[in-house]
Amino acid sequence: MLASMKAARGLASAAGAARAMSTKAATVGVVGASGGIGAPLSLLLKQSPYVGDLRLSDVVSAPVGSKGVAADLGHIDTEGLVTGGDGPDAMKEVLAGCDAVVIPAGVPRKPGMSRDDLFNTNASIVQSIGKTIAEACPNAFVLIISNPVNSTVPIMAETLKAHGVYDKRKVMGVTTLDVVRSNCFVGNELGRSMKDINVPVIGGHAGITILPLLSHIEGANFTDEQIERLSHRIAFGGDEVVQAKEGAGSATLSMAYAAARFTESLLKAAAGEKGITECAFVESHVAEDKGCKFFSTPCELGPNGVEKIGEIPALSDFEKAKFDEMIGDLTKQVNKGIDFVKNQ
Ligand SMILES: NC(=O)C1=CN([C@@H]2O[C@H](COP(=O)(O)OP(=O)(O)OC[C@H]3O[C@@H](n4cnc5c(N)ncnc54)[C@H](O)[C@@H]3O)[C@@H](O)[C@H]2O)C=CC1
Ligand SMILES: O=C([O-])CC(=O)C(=O)O
Repeated sequence: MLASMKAARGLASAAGAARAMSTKAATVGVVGASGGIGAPLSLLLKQSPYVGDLRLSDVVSAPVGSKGVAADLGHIDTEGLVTGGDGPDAMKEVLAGCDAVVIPAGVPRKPGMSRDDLFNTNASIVQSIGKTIAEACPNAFVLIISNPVNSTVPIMAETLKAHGVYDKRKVMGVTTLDVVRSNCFVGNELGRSMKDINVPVIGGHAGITILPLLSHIEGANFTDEQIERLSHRIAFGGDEVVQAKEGAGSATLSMAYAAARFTESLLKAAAGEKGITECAFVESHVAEDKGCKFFSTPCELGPNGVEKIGEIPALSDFEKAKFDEMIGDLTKQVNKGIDFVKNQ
């Protein structure tokens, strides 16, 4: 199902047209490609052997549009095309035939704001991108970074549903930064290599809805104080960066790294590699009994996207209490996204 390299179709082509390509290399769109996350994410994807045709899109062409980012990346001596087109009218052409679309489009937080405070601006941005995807590449995997993820993923799902092209296995909220942060903070705490740590993080992607399962780290005998402190730091890690950037935005480079990891995992699995699991915020049965239709657990990835949604792993008493504390909030944020589309 992955597309092979395509011609540049009149968009700004910055790569040689006749490079030898793996037929497995996918066509991947980045929407919001000239932004704080979009540009470094595009740089990382340009280096991936799983990406053969990188398509960059943004609404604005200033200060540097996605056409400019594409021209710049096109001078890198890794295989693969990279093209870009700016403005909402170009988006459909840029995304036509994409196998996967990664979306870091929309506004980021400033100090004092919650992710939910972004809803009023980003909800319609994600909905409009969803409409374009439904027309341009209805079979694509859709990877959503734009906040508030707890609501924008349901918005994307409802939008694609309204266009008759929704496949729940293919729409994923990217929560990998929570896992990456957990691995980093826990590795530092334990003085262990982060390569050997992969903390499952369940729930959603906002404050208390981010629930790292520190009880699942082998060989870590954390004290209650460590569990409380690390769990809080992971759940509110985004705020640390927002405050340090003093009004100039939120995490961009660590997010680009995390999104590149998730995208590559998905493309590997789509290309047939087995045993690839990542946490992702998806339509899920696991918390349906609480009324919550979307949830993040470790998911097994495969040719169709999420092949198997992992159950909620065994929880410690601390984690159970945290789950009970957050599930109502998460359900509200999910329903807010669903209702945004349904009530129009
Ligand atoms: N899921 C996660 O873990 C994380 C999510 N985020 C979220 O990612 C989003 C982007 O963050 P940054 O890159 O820092 O913001 P940014 O403002 O630097 O870049 C956003 C880009 O999106 C573009 N854009 C806006 N509306 C668009 C539309 N309708 N179509 C296409 N492009 C559009 C803008 O022109 C801009 O270039 C924010 O909502 C932020 O909260 C940020 C960090 C982590
Ligand atoms: O904190 C924010 O607004 C950006 C984000 O989602 C994160 O860094 O986890």
